[in-house]
Amino acid sequence: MATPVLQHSQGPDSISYLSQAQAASVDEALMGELGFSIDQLMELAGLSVASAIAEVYGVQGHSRVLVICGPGNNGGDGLVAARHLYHFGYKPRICYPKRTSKPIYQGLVTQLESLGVPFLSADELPSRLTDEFDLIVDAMFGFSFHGIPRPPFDSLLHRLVVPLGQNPKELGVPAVVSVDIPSGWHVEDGDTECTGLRPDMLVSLTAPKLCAKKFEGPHHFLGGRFVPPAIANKYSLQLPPYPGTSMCVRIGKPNQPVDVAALRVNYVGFELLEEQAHGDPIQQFKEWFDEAVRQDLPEPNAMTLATANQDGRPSARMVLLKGFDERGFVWYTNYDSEKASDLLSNPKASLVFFWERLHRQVRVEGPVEKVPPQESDEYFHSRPRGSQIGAMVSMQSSVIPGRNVLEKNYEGLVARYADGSPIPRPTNWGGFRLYPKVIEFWQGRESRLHDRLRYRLVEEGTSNQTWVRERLSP
Ligand SMILES: NC(=O)C1=CN([C@@H]2O[C@H](COP(=O)(O)OP(=O)(O)OC[C@H]3O[C@@H](n4cnc5c(N)ncnc54)[C@H](OP(=O)(O)O)[C@@H]3O)[C@@H](O)[C@H]2O)[C@@H](O)CC1
Ligand SMILES: Cc1cc2nc3c(=O)[nH]c(=O)nc-3n(C[C@H](O)[C@H](O)[C@H](O)COP(=O)(O)O)c2cc1C
Ligand SMILES: Cc1ncc(COP(=O)(O)O)c(C=O)c1O
Ligand SMILES: [K+]
Repeated sequence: MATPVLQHSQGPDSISYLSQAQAASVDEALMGELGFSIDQLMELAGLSVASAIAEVYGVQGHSRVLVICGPGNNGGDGLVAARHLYHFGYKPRICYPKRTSKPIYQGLVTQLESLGVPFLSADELPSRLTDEFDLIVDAMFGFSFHGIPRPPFDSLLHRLVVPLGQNPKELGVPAVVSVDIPSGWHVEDGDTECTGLRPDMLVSLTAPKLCAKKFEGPHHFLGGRFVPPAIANKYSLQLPPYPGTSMCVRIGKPNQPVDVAALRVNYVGFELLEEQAHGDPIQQFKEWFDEAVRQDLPEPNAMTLATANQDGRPSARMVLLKGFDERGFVWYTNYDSEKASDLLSNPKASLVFFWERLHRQVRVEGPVEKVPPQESDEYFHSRPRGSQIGAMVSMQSSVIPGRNVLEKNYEGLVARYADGSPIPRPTNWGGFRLYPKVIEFWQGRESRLHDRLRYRLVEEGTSNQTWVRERLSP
Protein backbone atom coordinates (compact mmCIF):
# COMPACT_ATOMS: atom_id res chain seq x y z
CA MET A 1 0.00 0.00 0.00
CA ALA A 2 1.35 3.45 -0.90
CA THR A 3 2.15 5.72 2.00
CA PRO A 4 -0.28 8.62 2.09
CA VAL A 5 1.52 11.94 2.01
CA LEU A 6 -0.10 14.09 4.65
CA GLN A 7 0.21 17.82 4.86
CA HIS A 8 -0.26 18.62 8.47
CA SER A 9 0.04 21.82 10.25
CA GLN A 10 2.74 22.72 12.77
CA GLY A 11 1.92 24.63 15.90
CA PRO A 12 3.93 26.23 18.68
CA ASP A 13 7.10 24.29 19.58
CA SER A 14 6.70 22.41 16.26
CA ILE A 15 3.96 20.09 17.42
CA SER A 16 1.93 18.51 14.61
CA TYR A 17 -1.80 19.21 14.46
CA LEU A 18 -3.92 16.74 12.50
CA SER A 19 -6.93 17.33 10.28
CA GLN A 20 -9.98 15.09 10.71
CA ALA A 21 -8.98 12.93 7.74
CA GLN A 22 -5.39 12.63 8.97
CA ALA A 23 -6.57 11.58 12.43
CA ALA A 24 -8.71 8.85 10.90
CA SER A 25 -5.81 7.75 8.68
CA VAL A 26 -3.38 7.48 11.64
CA ASP A 27 -6.06 5.51 13.48
CA GLU A 28 -6.39 3.13 10.55
CA ALA A 29 -2.62 2.65 10.27
CA LEU A 30 -2.28 1.92 13.99
CA MET A 31 -4.97 -0.71 13.84
CA GLY A 32 -3.92 -1.99 10.44
CA GLU A 33 -0.27 -2.56 9.59
CA LEU A 34 0.95 -1.71 13.11
CA GLY A 35 -1.08 -4.48 14.69
CA PHE A 36 -2.82 -2.59 17.48
CA SER A 37 -6.32 -3.52 18.62
CA ILE A 38 -8.92 -0.91 19.50
CA ASP A 39 -9.20 -1.96 23.13
CA GLN A 40 -5.42 -1.64 23.55
CA LEU A 41 -5.41 1.92 22.20
CA MET A 42 -8.50 2.82 24.20
CA GLU A 43 -6.96 1.48 27.39
CA LEU A 44 -3.82 3.57 26.90
CA ALA A 45 -5.84 6.63 25.88
CA GLY A 46 -8.09 6.35 28.94
CA LEU A 47 -5.10 5.86 31.24
CA SER A 48 -3.46 8.98 29.75
CA VAL A 49 -6.60 10.98 30.44
CA ALA A 50 -6.80 9.78 34.05
CA SER A 51 -3.06 10.48 34.58
CA ALA A 52 -3.36 14.01 33.17
CA ILE A 53 -6.37 14.69 35.40
CA ALA A 54 -4.47 13.47 38.45
CA GLU A 55 -1.54 15.79 37.58
CA VAL A 56 -3.74 18.87 37.56
CA TYR A 57 -6.75 18.08 39.75
CA GLY A 58 -5.50 16.29 42.89
CA VAL A 59 -7.90 13.79 44.40
CA GLN A 60 -8.22 16.02 47.47
CA GLY A 61 -10.79 18.58 46.44
CA HIS A 62 -11.67 16.98 43.08
CA SER A 63 -12.77 13.48 43.97
CA ARG A 64 -16.38 13.80 42.72
CA VAL A 65 -16.00 13.33 38.97
CA LEU A 66 -18.81 13.06 36.41
CA VAL A 67 -17.72 11.34 33.19
CA ILE A 68 -20.13 11.98 30.30
CA CYS A 69 -19.61 9.36 27.60
CA GLY A 70 -20.70 9.54 23.97
CA PRO A 71 -21.58 6.66 21.63
CA GLY A 72 -18.16 6.22 19.92
CA ASN A 73 -14.55 5.58 20.87
CA ASN A 74 -14.29 8.95 22.62
CA GLY A 75 -16.96 7.66 25.00
CA GLY A 76 -14.93 4.44 25.38
CA ASP A 77 -11.90 6.52 26.41
CA GLY A 78 -14.14 8.11 29.05
CA LEU A 79 -15.21 4.70 30.43
CA VAL A 80 -11.59 3.57 30.67
CA ALA A 81 -10.52 6.87 32.28
CA ALA A 82 -13.31 6.49 34.86
CA ARG A 83 -11.98 3.06 35.85
CA HIS A 84 -8.44 4.37 36.30
CA LEU A 85 -9.71 7.40 38.23
CA TYR A 86 -11.52 5.00 40.56
CA HIS A 87 -8.26 3.15 41.23
CA PHE A 88 -6.47 6.50 41.77
CA GLY A 89 -8.90 7.21 44.64
CA TYR A 90 -11.49 9.38 42.85
CA LYS A 91 -15.25 8.78 43.12
CA PRO A 92 -16.34 8.77 39.46
CA ARG A 93 -19.95 8.56 38.29
CA ILE A 94 -20.92 8.02 34.67
CA CYS A 95 -23.56 9.45 32.40
CA TYR A 96 -23.71 7.19 29.32
CA PRO A 97 -27.02 7.92 27.61
CA LYS A 98 -26.45 6.18 24.27
CA ARG A 99 -24.89 2.75 24.78
CA THR A 100 -23.76 0.37 22.07
CA SER A 101 -24.00 -3.38 22.10
CA LYS A 102 -20.39 -3.95 20.96
CA PRO A 103 -18.67 -6.41 23.36
CA ILE A 104 -15.78 -4.01 24.11
CA TYR A 105 -18.16 -1.37 25.50
CA GLN A 106 -20.22 -3.93 27.38
CA GLY A 107 -17.01 -5.17 28.98
CA LEU A 108 -16.05 -1.64 30.04
CA VAL A 109 -19.50 -1.12 31.58
CA THR A 110 -19.33 -4.46 33.43
CA GLN A 111 -15.89 -3.56 34.81
CA LEU A 112 -17.21 -0.25 36.16
CA GLU A 113 -20.35 -1.86 37.59
CA SER A 114 -18.23 -4.46 39.38
CA LEU A 115 -16.38 -1.56 41.06
CA GLY A 116 -19.70 -0.08 42.17
CA VAL A 117 -19.24 2.99 39.94
CA PRO A 118 -22.76 4.48 39.56
CA PHE A 119 -24.34 5.13 36.16
CA LEU A 120 -26.71 8.13 36.13
CA SER A 121 -29.27 9.14 33.55
CA ALA A 122 -29.26 12.74 32.33
CA ASP A 123 -32.43 13.35 34.39
CA GLU A 124 -30.66 12.34 37.59
CA LEU A 125 -28.03 15.09 37.30
CA PRO A 126 -28.53 18.01 39.71
CA SER A 127 -29.54 21.36 38.24
CA ARG A 128 -26.37 22.91 39.70
CA LEU A 129 -23.66 20.43 38.73
CA THR A 130 -21.26 21.91 41.31
CA ASP A 131 -23.59 20.68 44.07
CA GLU A 132 -22.50 17.12 43.36
CA PHE A 133 -19.40 17.28 41.16
CA ASP A 134 -15.93 18.83 41.36
CA LEU A 135 -14.97 17.95 37.79
CA ILE A 136 -16.66 16.93 34.52
CA VAL A 137 -14.94 14.72 31.98
CA ASP A 138 -16.31 15.43 28.51
CA ALA A 139 -15.94 12.18 26.55
CA MET A 140 -18.90 12.78 24.23
CA PHE A 141 -17.41 13.27 20.78
CA GLY A 142 -13.94 12.81 19.34
CA PHE A 143 -12.46 13.27 15.90
CA SER A 144 -15.40 11.65 14.05
CA PHE A 145 -17.86 14.33 15.11
CA HIS A 146 -19.80 16.06 12.29
CA GLY A 147 -22.48 18.73 12.15
CA ILE A 148 -24.21 19.97 15.25
CA PRO A 149 -24.84 17.89 18.37
CA ARG A 150 -28.02 15.84 18.29
CA PRO A 151 -30.14 14.73 21.29
CA PRO A 152 -29.56 13.71 23.97
CA PHE A 153 -26.09 15.28 23.84
CA ASP A 154 -27.27 18.73 22.76
CA SER A 155 -28.94 19.46 26.08
CA LEU A 156 -26.16 17.81 28.09
CA LEU A 157 -23.59 19.97 26.33
CA HIS A 158 -25.71 23.05 26.85
CA ARG A 159 -25.48 22.52 30.62
CA LEU A 160 -21.67 22.74 30.45
CA VAL A 161 -21.49 25.91 28.38
CA VAL A 162 -20.48 29.05 30.21
CA PRO A 163 -21.23 32.14 28.07
CA LEU A 164 -18.29 34.51 27.65
CA GLY A 165 -17.93 36.89 30.57
CA GLN A 166 -19.95 34.72 32.97
CA ASN A 167 -18.62 33.00 36.05
CA PRO A 168 -18.77 29.17 35.90
CA LYS A 169 -19.10 28.94 39.70
CA GLU A 170 -22.12 31.22 39.71
CA LEU A 171 -23.71 29.08 37.01
CA GLY A 172 -22.91 25.91 38.96
CA VAL A 173 -20.58 24.51 36.28
CA PRO A 174 -17.46 22.68 37.54
CA ALA A 175 -14.14 22.54 35.68
CA VAL A 176 -14.44 20.58 32.42
CA VAL A 177 -11.78 18.22 31.02
CA SER A 178 -12.32 17.40 27.34
CA VAL A 179 -11.02 14.17 25.87
CA ASP A 180 -9.32 14.72 22.49
CA ILE A 181 -11.86 17.30 21.18
CA PRO A 182 -14.00 19.76 23.13
CA SER A 183 -17.35 18.16 22.30
CA GLY A 184 -19.44 20.12 19.86
CA TRP A 185 -16.40 21.87 18.38
CA HIS A 186 -15.64 21.48 14.70
CA VAL A 187 -12.70 19.04 14.61
CA GLU A 188 -10.63 21.46 12.53
CA ASP A 189 -12.12 24.93 12.94
CA GLY A 190 -12.97 24.75 16.64
CA ASP A 191 -15.76 26.71 18.29
CA THR A 192 -16.48 28.94 15.30
CA GLU A 193 -19.51 30.70 16.84
CA CYS A 194 -17.83 31.12 20.24
CA THR A 195 -20.99 29.72 21.84
CA GLY A 196 -19.73 26.22 22.68
CA LEU A 197 -17.85 24.47 25.42
CA ARG A 198 -14.77 26.22 26.88
CA PRO A 199 -13.01 23.41 28.74
CA ASP A 200 -10.39 24.11 31.43
CA MET A 201 -8.33 21.18 30.25
CA LEU A 202 -7.91 19.38 26.96
CA VAL A 203 -6.21 16.01 26.71
CA SER A 204 -5.30 15.52 23.05
CA LEU A 205 -4.74 11.89 22.08
CA THR A 206 -2.06 10.54 19.73
CA ALA A 207 -1.50 14.06 18.29
CA PRO A 208 -3.57 17.23 18.74
CA LYS A 209 -6.26 17.89 16.14
CA LEU A 210 -6.41 21.27 14.35
CA CYS A 211 -9.16 22.61 16.64
CA ALA A 212 -6.75 22.34 19.59
CA LYS A 213 -4.97 25.46 18.24
CA LYS A 214 -8.05 27.38 19.36
CA PHE A 215 -7.99 25.94 22.87
CA GLU A 216 -7.41 28.76 25.36
CA GLY A 217 -7.86 26.95 28.69
CA PRO A 218 -5.01 26.68 31.17
CA HIS A 219 -4.16 22.98 30.78
CA HIS A 220 -3.38 21.30 27.46
CA PHE A 221 -1.95 17.79 27.67
CA LEU A 222 -1.01 15.15 25.14
CA GLY A 223 -1.68 11.49 25.91
CA GLY A 224 -1.60 8.18 24.08
CA ARG A 225 2.01 7.21 24.52
CA PHE A 226 1.84 4.48 21.93
CA VAL A 227 2.90 6.14 18.68
CA PRO A 228 5.66 3.93 17.22
CA PRO A 229 8.48 5.61 15.24
CA ALA A 230 7.10 3.94 12.10
CA ILE A 231 3.92 6.00 12.38
CA ALA A 232 5.70 9.19 13.49
CA ASN A 233 8.02 8.93 10.46
CA LYS A 234 5.35 7.94 8.01
CA TYR A 235 3.21 10.97 8.90
CA SER A 236 6.18 13.26 9.80
CA LEU A 237 4.63 13.68 13.23
CA GLN A 238 6.44 16.08 15.55
CA LEU A 239 5.48 15.16 19.09
CA PRO A 240 7.01 16.27 22.39
CA PRO A 241 8.89 13.66 24.42
CA TYR A 242 7.05 12.17 27.40
CA PRO A 243 8.86 12.68 30.70
CA GLY A 244 10.14 9.54 32.47
CA THR A 245 7.44 6.89 32.69
CA SER A 246 4.57 9.36 32.42
CA MET A 247 1.51 8.57 30.28
CA CYS A 248 0.96 12.23 29.45
CA VAL A 249 2.88 15.43 28.76
CA ARG A 250 1.84 19.06 29.14
CA ILE A 251 1.81 20.95 25.82
CA GLY A 252 2.78 24.57 26.20
CA LYS A 253 2.88 26.41 29.49
CA PRO A 254 -0.10 27.00 31.72
CA ASN A 255 -1.27 30.38 30.45
CA GLN A 256 -2.79 31.50 33.73
CA PRO A 257 -0.60 33.10 36.37
CA VAL A 258 -0.06 30.76 39.30
CA ASP A 259 -1.81 32.02 42.43
CA VAL A 260 1.01 31.18 44.82
CA ALA A 261 -0.95 32.37 47.85
CA ALA A 262 -3.69 29.86 47.06
CA LEU A 263 -1.37 26.84 46.91
CA ARG A 264 -2.11 24.72 49.94
CA VAL A 265 -2.67 21.12 50.96
CA ASN A 266 -5.15 20.03 53.59
CA TYR A 267 -3.45 17.48 55.82
CA VAL A 268 -5.88 14.67 56.64
CA GLY A 269 -5.79 10.98 57.37
CA PHE A 270 -3.00 10.59 59.95
CA GLU A 271 -2.58 11.38 63.65
CA LEU A 272 0.18 11.29 66.26
CA LEU A 273 -1.21 10.74 69.74
CA GLU A 274 0.72 10.32 72.99
CA GLU A 275 -0.63 6.79 73.50
CA GLN A 276 0.74 5.67 70.09
CA ALA A 277 4.13 7.38 70.22
CA HIS A 278 7.27 5.73 71.64
CA GLY A 279 8.78 7.06 74.87
CA ASP A 280 12.17 6.95 73.11
CA PRO A 281 12.39 9.43 70.21
CA ILE A 282 14.99 7.36 68.36
CA GLN A 283 12.54 4.44 68.28
CA GLN A 284 9.84 6.86 67.13
CA PHE A 285 12.18 8.19 64.42
CA LYS A 286 12.93 4.63 63.33
CA GLU A 287 9.21 3.90 63.01
CA TRP A 288 8.57 6.99 60.87
CA PHE A 289 11.74 6.54 58.82
CA ASP A 290 10.92 2.87 58.08
CA GLU A 291 7.42 3.94 57.05
CA ALA A 292 8.85 6.60 54.69
CA VAL A 293 11.08 3.92 53.09
CA ARG A 294 8.20 1.42 52.85
CA GLN A 295 6.06 4.07 51.16
CA ASP A 296 8.77 4.47 48.51
CA LEU A 297 9.11 8.20 49.16
CA PRO A 298 11.80 9.86 47.03
CA GLU A 299 15.07 10.18 49.02
CA PRO A 300 13.54 9.57 52.46
CA ASN A 301 17.00 10.18 53.97
CA ALA A 302 17.33 13.68 52.48
CA MET A 303 17.37 16.27 55.25
CA THR A 304 17.98 19.98 55.59
CA LEU A 305 21.06 20.75 57.66
CA ALA A 306 21.10 24.21 59.24
CA THR A 307 24.31 25.60 60.68
CA ALA A 308 25.50 29.03 61.81
CA ASN A 309 28.94 30.57 61.68
CA GLN A 310 30.72 32.15 64.63
CA ASP A 311 28.88 35.45 64.09
CA GLY A 312 25.53 33.66 64.14
CA ARG A 313 24.95 33.94 60.37
CA PRO A 314 22.74 30.95 59.53
CA SER A 315 22.85 28.83 56.38
CA ALA A 316 21.02 25.67 55.36
CA ARG A 317 21.37 23.00 52.68
CA MET A 318 20.28 19.43 51.97
CA VAL A 319 22.46 16.47 52.96
CA LEU A 320 21.82 12.73 53.11
CA LEU A 321 21.40 10.90 56.41
CA LYS A 322 23.81 7.95 56.35
CA GLY A 323 23.03 6.37 59.71
CA PHE A 324 21.23 6.90 63.01
CA ASP A 325 21.15 5.20 66.39
CA GLU A 326 20.92 6.10 70.09
CA ARG A 327 24.07 8.25 69.71
CA GLY A 328 22.71 10.40 66.92
CA PHE A 329 22.39 11.25 63.20
CA VAL A 330 25.31 10.95 60.75
CA TRP A 331 26.04 12.57 57.35
CA TYR A 332 29.18 12.91 55.23
CA THR A 333 30.73 15.92 53.60
CA ASN A 334 33.89 17.85 52.85
CA TYR A 335 35.63 19.13 56.01
CA ASP A 336 36.74 22.30 54.14
CA SER A 337 33.22 23.17 52.98
CA GLU A 338 31.24 26.13 54.27
CA LYS A 339 29.02 23.92 56.44
CA ALA A 340 32.08 22.22 57.94
CA SER A 341 33.69 25.57 58.63
CA ASP A 342 30.51 26.60 60.47
CA LEU A 343 30.41 23.35 62.41
CA LEU A 344 34.07 23.39 63.37
CA SER A 345 33.78 26.91 64.83
CA ASN A 346 30.19 26.60 66.13
CA PRO A 347 29.51 22.86 66.62
CA LYS A 348 25.72 22.96 66.85
CA ALA A 349 23.18 22.19 64.14
CA SER A 350 19.58 21.51 63.33
CA LEU A 351 18.17 18.92 60.92
CA VAL A 352 14.76 18.86 59.22
CA PHE A 353 13.14 15.90 57.46
CA PHE A 354 9.97 16.45 55.41
CA TRP A 355 8.03 13.39 54.25
CA GLU A 356 5.48 15.14 52.11
CA ARG A 357 3.19 12.24 51.24
CA LEU A 358 2.86 11.26 54.90
CA HIS A 359 2.36 14.89 55.97
CA ARG A 360 5.24 14.48 58.42
CA GLN A 361 8.15 16.62 59.53
CA VAL A 362 10.90 15.77 62.03
CA ARG A 363 13.20 18.40 63.53
CA VAL A 364 16.39 17.52 65.41
CA GLU A 365 18.76 19.84 67.31
CA GLY A 366 21.99 19.29 69.17
CA PRO A 367 25.79 19.49 69.30
CA VAL A 368 27.87 18.06 66.45
CA GLU A 369 31.20 16.19 66.31
CA LYS A 370 33.24 14.59 63.53
CA VAL A 371 32.81 10.81 63.43
CA PRO A 372 35.98 8.78 64.15
CA PRO A 373 38.26 8.35 61.05
CA GLN A 374 37.68 4.57 60.88
CA GLU A 375 33.93 5.16 60.59
CA SER A 376 34.48 7.65 57.75
CA ASP A 377 36.90 5.20 56.03
CA GLU A 378 34.33 2.45 56.18
CA TYR A 379 31.53 4.61 54.73
CA PHE A 380 33.81 6.20 52.10
CA HIS A 381 34.79 2.79 50.72
CA SER A 382 31.14 1.68 50.54
CA ARG A 383 30.40 4.46 48.03
CA PRO A 384 30.52 3.92 44.23
CA ARG A 385 34.11 4.44 43.00
CA GLY A 386 32.97 7.38 40.85
CA SER A 387 31.71 9.18 43.96
CA GLN A 388 34.92 8.37 45.83
CA ILE A 389 36.91 10.02 43.03
CA GLY A 390 34.36 12.85 42.95
CA ALA A 391 35.08 13.55 46.62
CA MET A 392 38.83 13.71 45.85
CA VAL A 393 38.21 16.14 42.98
CA SER A 394 35.81 18.54 44.69
CA MET A 395 37.16 21.35 46.83
CA GLN A 396 33.61 21.81 48.04
CA SER A 397 32.26 25.38 48.29
CA SER A 398 35.34 26.98 46.71
CA VAL A 399 35.04 29.09 43.55
CA ILE A 400 36.32 27.37 40.39
CA PRO A 401 36.86 28.83 36.90
CA GLY A 402 34.69 26.24 35.10
CA ARG A 403 33.33 22.68 34.99
CA ASN A 404 36.28 21.60 32.86
CA VAL A 405 38.53 21.73 35.96
CA LEU A 406 36.43 19.05 37.62
CA GLU A 407 36.25 16.89 34.52
CA LYS A 408 39.98 17.07 33.81
CA ASN A 409 40.92 16.11 37.37
CA TYR A 410 38.27 13.40 37.43
CA GLU A 411 39.58 11.80 34.21
CA GLY A 412 43.15 11.89 35.56
CA LEU A 413 42.14 10.11 38.77
CA VAL A 414 39.98 7.56 36.93
CA ALA A 415 43.06 6.64 34.90
CA ARG A 416 45.22 6.50 38.03
CA TYR A 417 42.84 4.08 39.77
CA ALA A 418 41.89 2.11 36.64
CA ASP A 419 43.62 -0.97 38.10
CA GLY A 420 40.90 -1.19 40.78
CA SER A 421 43.26 -0.46 43.68
CA PRO A 422 41.61 1.08 46.77
CA ILE A 423 41.04 4.81 46.59
CA PRO A 424 42.27 6.47 49.78
CA ARG A 425 39.74 8.63 51.60
CA PRO A 426 40.78 12.28 51.33
CA THR A 427 41.65 13.50 54.82
CA ASN A 428 39.31 16.47 54.30
CA TRP A 429 36.27 14.24 53.68
CA GLY A 430 34.30 12.49 56.41
CA GLY A 431 31.28 12.33 58.64
CA PHE A 432 29.64 14.42 61.29
CA ARG A 433 27.32 13.14 64.01
CA LEU A 434 24.63 15.27 65.60
CA TYR A 435 23.94 14.22 69.20
CA PRO A 436 20.24 15.05 69.62
CA LYS A 437 19.05 17.17 72.55
CA VAL A 438 15.64 17.95 71.04
CA ILE A 439 13.58 15.92 68.54
CA GLU A 440 10.17 17.07 67.41
CA PHE A 441 7.68 14.97 65.45
CA TRP A 442 5.07 16.90 63.46
CA GLN A 443 2.04 15.23 61.96
CA GLY A 444 -0.09 17.45 59.70
CA ARG A 445 -3.79 17.45 60.67
CA GLU A 446 -6.95 19.04 59.38
CA SER A 447 -7.57 22.81 59.68
CA ARG A 448 -3.90 23.30 60.59
CA LEU A 449 -4.51 21.71 64.02
CA HIS A 450 -1.42 19.55 63.72
CA ASP A 451 0.00 17.08 66.24
CA ARG A 452 3.42 18.10 67.58
CA LEU A 453 5.29 15.94 70.08
CA ARG A 454 8.63 17.32 71.25
CA TYR A 455 11.19 15.21 73.14
CA ARG A 456 13.78 17.09 75.25
CA LEU A 457 16.82 15.41 76.75
CA VAL A 458 16.92 16.43 80.42
CA GLU A 459 20.15 15.84 82.33
CA GLU A 460 19.74 14.94 85.98
CA GLY A 461 23.30 14.85 87.29
CA THR A 462 26.09 13.69 84.99
CA SER A 463 25.01 10.14 84.27
CA ASN A 464 21.23 10.29 84.32
CA GLN A 465 19.57 11.54 81.15
CA THR A 466 15.88 11.17 80.35
CA TRP A 467 13.70 12.17 77.45
CA VAL A 468 10.80 14.42 78.44
CA ARG A 469 7.90 14.48 75.99
CA GLU A 470 5.64 17.50 75.57
CA ARG A 471 2.82 18.37 73.19
CA LEU A 472 3.25 21.70 71.44
CA SER A 473 0.48 23.87 70.04
CA PRO A 474 0.46 23.77 66.22
N1 LIG B 1 -5.32 6.60 17.52
C1 LIG B 1 -6.55 6.97 17.63
O1 LIG B 1 -7.04 7.46 16.67
C2 LIG B 1 -7.30 6.75 18.87
C3 LIG B 1 -8.58 7.25 19.04
N2 LIG B 1 -9.23 7.17 20.20
C4 LIG B 1 -10.46 7.89 20.46
O2 LIG B 1 -11.37 7.67 19.46
C5 LIG B 1 -11.99 8.89 19.11
C6 LIG B 1 -12.61 8.80 17.79
O3 LIG B 1 -13.60 7.82 17.94
P1 LIG B 1 -14.73 7.51 16.88
O4 LIG B 1 -14.14 7.51 15.55
O5 LIG B 1 -15.39 6.27 17.35
O6 LIG B 1 -15.72 8.71 16.99
P2 LIG B 1 -16.19 9.72 18.11
O7 LIG B 1 -15.49 10.97 17.79
O8 LIG B 1 -16.08 9.15 19.47
O9 LIG B 1 -17.72 9.96 17.84
C7 LIG B 1 -18.38 9.30 16.88
C8 LIG B 1 -19.76 8.96 17.45
O10 LIG B 1 -20.47 10.16 17.70
C9 LIG B 1 -21.65 10.21 16.90
N3 LIG B 1 -21.81 11.54 16.34
C10 LIG B 1 -21.09 12.15 15.39
N4 LIG B 1 -21.56 13.38 15.16
C11 LIG B 1 -22.62 13.54 15.98
C12 LIG B 1 -23.53 14.62 16.21
N5 LIG B 1 -23.48 15.75 15.50
N6 LIG B 1 -24.48 14.46 17.15
C13 LIG B 1 -24.58 13.31 17.84
N7 LIG B 1 -23.75 12.25 17.65
C14 LIG B 1 -22.77 12.39 16.74
C15 LIG B 1 -21.48 9.17 15.83
O11 LIG B 1 -22.70 8.64 15.58
P3 LIG B 1 -23.27 8.64 14.11
O12 LIG B 1 -22.94 9.95 13.47
O13 LIG B 1 -22.56 7.51 13.48
O14 LIG B 1 -24.68 8.46 14.34
C16 LIG B 1 -20.54 8.18 16.49
O15 LIG B 1 -21.29 7.21 17.21
C17 LIG B 1 -10.88 9.87 19.24
O16 LIG B 1 -11.28 11.20 19.29
C18 LIG B 1 -10.27 9.39 20.51
O17 LIG B 1 -10.98 9.91 21.62
C19 LIG B 1 -8.63 6.42 21.33
O18 LIG B 1 -9.62 5.68 21.96
C20 LIG B 1 -7.55 5.48 20.92
C21 LIG B 1 -6.60 6.01 19.94
C1 LIG C 1 19.16 15.85 48.13
C2 LIG C 1 20.56 16.38 48.32
C3 LIG C 1 21.45 15.67 49.09
C4 LIG C 1 22.74 16.14 49.32
N1 LIG C 1 23.55 15.43 50.11
C5 LIG C 1 24.76 15.92 50.41
C6 LIG C 1 25.60 15.25 51.34
O1 LIG C 1 25.24 14.23 51.91
N2 LIG C 1 26.80 15.76 51.58
C7 LIG C 1 27.23 16.91 51.00
O2 LIG C 1 28.34 17.33 51.27
N3 LIG C 1 26.45 17.60 50.14
C8 LIG C 1 25.24 17.13 49.83
N4 LIG C 1 24.43 17.82 48.97
C9 LIG C 1 24.90 19.11 48.44
C10 LIG C 1 24.67 20.18 49.51
O3 LIG C 1 23.29 20.56 49.54
C11 LIG C 1 25.53 21.44 49.30
O4 LIG C 1 25.32 21.96 48.00
C12 LIG C 1 27.01 21.18 49.48
O5 LIG C 1 27.26 20.26 50.52
C13 LIG C 1 27.74 22.48 49.78
O6 LIG C 1 27.21 23.08 50.94
P1 LIG C 1 28.01 24.18 51.78
O7 LIG C 1 28.65 25.10 50.79
O8 LIG C 1 26.98 24.84 52.62
O9 LIG C 1 29.01 23.45 52.61
C14 LIG C 1 23.16 17.36 48.73
C15 LIG C 1 22.23 18.08 47.94
C16 LIG C 1 20.96 17.60 47.75
C17 LIG C 1 19.99 18.40 46.92
C1 LIG D 1 28.61 16.52 47.30
C2 LIG D 1 27.89 15.35 47.91
N1 LIG D 1 28.52 14.60 48.81
C3 LIG D 1 27.92 13.55 49.39
C4 LIG D 1 26.65 13.20 49.07
C5 LIG D 1 26.04 12.04 49.80
O1 LIG D 1 25.71 11.03 48.97
P1 LIG D 1 26.44 9.60 48.89
O2 LIG D 1 27.43 9.48 49.98
O3 LIG D 1 25.29 8.65 48.98
O4 LIG D 1 27.10 9.61 47.56
C6 LIG D 1 25.96 13.97 48.13
C7 LIG D 1 24.58 13.65 47.76
O5 LIG D 1 23.94 14.31 46.95
C8 LIG D 1 26.60 15.05 47.54
O6 LIG D 1 25.96 15.83 46.63
K1 LIG E 1 -14.62 15.02 23.87
